[in-house]
Amino acid sequence: MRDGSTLFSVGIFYGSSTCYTEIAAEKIAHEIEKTLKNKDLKENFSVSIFNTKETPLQKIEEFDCLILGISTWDFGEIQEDWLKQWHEIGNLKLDNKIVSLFGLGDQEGYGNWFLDAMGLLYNQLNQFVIHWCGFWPTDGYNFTSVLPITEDKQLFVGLALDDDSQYELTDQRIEKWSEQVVSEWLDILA
Ligand SMILES: Cc1cc2nc3c(=O)[nH]c(=O)nc-3n(C[C@H](O)[C@H](O)[C@H](O)COP(=O)(O)O)c2cc1C
Repeated sequence: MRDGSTLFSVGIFYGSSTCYTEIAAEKIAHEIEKTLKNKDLKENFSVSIFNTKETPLQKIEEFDCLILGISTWDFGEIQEDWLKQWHEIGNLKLDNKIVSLFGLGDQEGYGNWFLDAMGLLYNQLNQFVIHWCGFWPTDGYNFTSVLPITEDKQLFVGLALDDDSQYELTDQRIEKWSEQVVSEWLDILA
């Protein structure tokens, strides 16, 4: 890390139509702060959270570490608040940002399009040089979409959450993923 007094900024940005992604974002903020506290690093990081409905996307340039949350709607479509600002993404300065994604979807109802918006966001951000963190195993999910996963199908490109079909797993997934993300940040920032 740069030195003991350096403050790293974490920005959590989400778009959410019926509050599921919003609630997940709040839980992630809580778990990230808990993990930082357990590692005695709370003073080295600031964690802020923003709804893309009311926040210009340009704001994401201000943060070292980004956690971006998006739900998928209407057979593989991007959540509406992200969609409204989608055209801005190419104009942002995001090279060298440390980015993790999380997505909300419904694998039982929309298995062919499960978490497609998270995959689309990943592809859109890959025009920049990004330090990706928070890839997540596909084990334990049942779906056929290809956009949110790596070529070998072993990993999602971010945390996969499904409050429609696997609500009972959400909290433990968030807890484990937040610990994973913090330890990946520390490796990159070392
Ligand atoms: C009409 C409708 C269409 C949906 N389409 C998809 C889809 O294509 N893929 C997917 O993974 N989930 C789909 N979902 C599930 C939502 O993504 C899921 O309920 C999510 O938790 C909503 O999050 P939000 O309230 O934060 O927007 C759909 C849900 C509804 C009601």
